[in-house]
Amino acid sequence: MLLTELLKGMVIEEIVGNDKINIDDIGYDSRNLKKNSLFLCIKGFKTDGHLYIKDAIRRGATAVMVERTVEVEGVTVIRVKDTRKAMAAIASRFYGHPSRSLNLIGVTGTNGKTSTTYMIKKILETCGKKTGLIGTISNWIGEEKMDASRTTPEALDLQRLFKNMLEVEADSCVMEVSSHSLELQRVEECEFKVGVFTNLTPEHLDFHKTLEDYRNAKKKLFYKTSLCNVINIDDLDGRKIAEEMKDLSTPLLTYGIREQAEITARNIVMTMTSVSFDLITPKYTEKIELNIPGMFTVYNGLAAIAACYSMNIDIKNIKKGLKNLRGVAGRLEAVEEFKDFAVIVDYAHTPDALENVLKSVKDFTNNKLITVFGCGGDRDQTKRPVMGEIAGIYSDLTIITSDNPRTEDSMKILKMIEEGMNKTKGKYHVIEDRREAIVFALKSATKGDIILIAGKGHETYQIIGDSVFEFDDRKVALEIAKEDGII
Ligand SMILES: CC(=O)N[C@H]1[C@@H](OP(=O)(O)OP(=O)(O)OC[C@H]2O[C@@H](n3ccc(=O)[nH]c3=O)[C@H](O)[C@@H]2O)O[C@H](CO)[C@@H](O)[C@@H]1O[C@H](C)C(=O)N[C@@H](C)C(=O)N[C@H](CCC(=O)O)C(=O)O
Ligand SMILES: Nc1ncnc2c1ncn2[C@@H]1O[C@H](COP(=O)(O)OP(=O)(O)OP(=O)(O)O)[C@@H](O)[C@H]1O
Ligand SMILES: N[C@H](CCC[C@H](N)C(=O)O)C(=O)O
Ligand SMILES: [Mg+2]
Repeated sequence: MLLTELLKGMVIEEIVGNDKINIDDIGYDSRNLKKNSLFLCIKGFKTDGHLYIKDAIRRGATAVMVERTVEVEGVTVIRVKDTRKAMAAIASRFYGHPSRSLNLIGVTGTNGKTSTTYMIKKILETCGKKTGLIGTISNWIGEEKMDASRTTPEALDLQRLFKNMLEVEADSCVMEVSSHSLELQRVEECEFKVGVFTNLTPEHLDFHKTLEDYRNAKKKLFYKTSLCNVINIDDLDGRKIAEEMKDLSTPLLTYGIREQAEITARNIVMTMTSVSFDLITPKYTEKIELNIPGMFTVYNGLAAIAACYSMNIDIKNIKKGLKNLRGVAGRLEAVEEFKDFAVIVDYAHTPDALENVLKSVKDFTNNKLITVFGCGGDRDQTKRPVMGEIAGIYSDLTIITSDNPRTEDSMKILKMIEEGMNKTKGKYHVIEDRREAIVFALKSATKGDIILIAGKGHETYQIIGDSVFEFDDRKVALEIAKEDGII
């Protein structure tokens, strides 16, 4: 594509050099640029893309987009005010504005995004609609599963994924929209049909600084939608957002159980492996069954139902899709092989998620509830003592251990969790090594117990320092049990 074509309509501060050149590719990382490409220099949190212009030129960049004046020769230099924002516009144009041709559904909120997106995908597929998915566990283009390194990819990668979805004739895409992505303009050029809000509780305060900032970031999604905004009004922030959305031209659809919502559930029945309820909507009442446990599954189910209802999906397909979904990896996932006691792996990594999952699991514990968990390093520190306190309140025994310590001293993280734990009468041990912590939990378990291993869910690695080691809670629990003759 001609560079002039790519830049059409953009506010450019200065162009130095030839703008009639052909651009074959675009990139924001000098380490993987192709020939005849445009390199977008992003000022980051760790380093600054402007420092890698020479590297970029050596690898094939013939144009660079910058935010500040730079001294370079032999390439076209385009200066704009904000390269992150420009990246979203350029990426969308480069790939032919793919989000316009997709039925795009965005799900935001602190907890439940991944779970809700899988439910929506299953319902849409039940209707015969080819559906892409973008989120924490993996990205899906049709039947092809691809690794995901973040919940919501950079604008460039995101637009490329949409384009790839259209190439396999996908009709819809359901994606998680993280607060980081809304703040860092990754979804700037996405044209959403439906936006879903699950809930908001403290998280990512390292990045957003205040809850108000965090809420405002999430809220941005609902100004980018055209068909419907689906909001959980049992959530206090959801209620506030719904109030603010009332005057928007995009219709609002509310869901909830406690409040007077348009989409609601009554007669909720929960078992160790499932939930069922009577769904009440303005048009019909139907019985819904899901083979996933937990009260939060009712909420995620209502969110998915409301999103599909707003798209006029037939209730038969909604029911069938939800009934056929076999759980989501690492979300209340039972390690099946255990007989005397249950071992459950869950991705709860926020105070609210941990409290919800512990409450749900406690209802089904015939004996002790043993919790193994930690908190990630280089992330929000305020949640650590709060999660310690929650674990202490609901568990009969807690093993505080490492999550992904990243570059932090893991013992320092565990100490912060312990501070909260010590506010309770909870019995606990601190075992830094996660494998050893799981060994201890398994050895402490007796008939009727439940062991909840929380925080890492589907993750198949552990990040210690800058190194990534293989580690999968589900596999590790099984390995230990086999070694010790437990199963
Ligand atoms: C806080 C945050 O989101 N950071 C993201 C951001 O990093 P950054 O802006 O600090 O980038 P940087 O590392 O300083 O580098 C600046 C620029 O120089 C470039 N560079 C760097 C080195 C080099 O040799 N050549 C080069 O060109 C980089 O590609 C980048 O464009 O841009 C980088 C490049 O796209 C991302 O990799 C990085 O995500 C990091 C890995 C991250 O951990 N992000 C997490 C916090 C995140 O985004 N999480 C959310 C929410 C999760 C949830 O709740 O579900 C998510 O959506 O995943
Ligand atoms: N609606 C909900 N409300 C509260 N907690 C929930 C809800 N849904 C799921 N959880 C808990 O949160 C954990 C993470 O769920 P899920 O992966 O669906 O959320 P997410 O919003 O995608 O998280 P992330 O921010 O990491 O992408 C689950 O393992 C469960 O413990
Ligand atoms: N999406 C979350 C995942 C946290 C998972 C936990 N295992 C950790 O590493 O902190 C984040 O990026 O903060
Ligand atoms: Mg997620």
